[in-house]
Amino acid sequence: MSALGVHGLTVDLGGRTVLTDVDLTVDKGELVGLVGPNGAGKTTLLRTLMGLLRPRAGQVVVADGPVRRGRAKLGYVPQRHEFAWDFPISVENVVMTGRTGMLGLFRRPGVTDWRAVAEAIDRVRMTDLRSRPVGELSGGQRQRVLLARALALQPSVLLLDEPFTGLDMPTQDMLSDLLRSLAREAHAVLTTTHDLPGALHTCDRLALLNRTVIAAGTPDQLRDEQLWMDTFGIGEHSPLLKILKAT
Ligand SMILES: Nc1ncnc2c1ncn2[C@@H]1O[C@H](COP(=O)(O)OP(=O)(O)OP(=O)(O)O)[C@@H](O)[C@H]1O
Repeated sequence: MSALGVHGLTVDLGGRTVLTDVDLTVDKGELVGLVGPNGAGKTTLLRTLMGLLRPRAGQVVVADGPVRRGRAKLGYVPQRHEFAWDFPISVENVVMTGRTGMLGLFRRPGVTDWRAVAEAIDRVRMTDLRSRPVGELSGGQRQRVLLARALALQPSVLLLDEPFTGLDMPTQDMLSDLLRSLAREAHAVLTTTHDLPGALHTCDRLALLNRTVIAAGTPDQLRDEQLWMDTFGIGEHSPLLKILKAT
């Protein structure tokens, strides 16, 4: 049983078909990288999984049930620039907003909520900074706050949109380690990324997306250069293929 299954998903935006017949699964314990060129539909796919966009056709299945029943099991980490960092709010209050959707309008956070928030902050190693206003944090620290915000919901599936963008190498490595260990702790993790060497090195499987899934498999199963040429629309002399050979 897959933790997340996408079957025949087709999505239209602004009168154009952006995703066609997308099939993808992510199993419990797996870290899957979603890679493709700009405009391939990676963010659209994540937003559709989260129910922010309605597909024209297809199905999303979470833990063997329809997504509308399983959405509470999905934790979403948006791109960093989508968050209002200049709002005067502390790390732990931002992480609590990951749970406020569950609380309802009139219930104040209780002991269980604050415990889940503290565990999530601890999991991303931000406990020392929990009272710090988020506007004072570095890019890597902000990325960890957004991850903790998703973890506060105690999801079984984590969806991350370009978490590595703009991070230096040591911070990227730290985040890769964190995502790998979250997968090993029984989460199913799907992350978009433009960092191909990082994805080849870190992910259990990759899905090559360009409006549809062109191929999916372990990095070793995706050695065929033609798959990458088709996905990225590149020629045989592209530096991207050199990266692939060198990895
Ligand atoms: N609100 C919208 N209305 C119409 N078209 C949209 C909308 N949002 C995105 N698109 C189009 O959908 C396509 C897929 O966009 P999407 O942002 O999902 O790609 P992406 O793979 O995440 O790209 P990137 O790597 O640049 O972030 C693009 O052609 C984009 O122009």
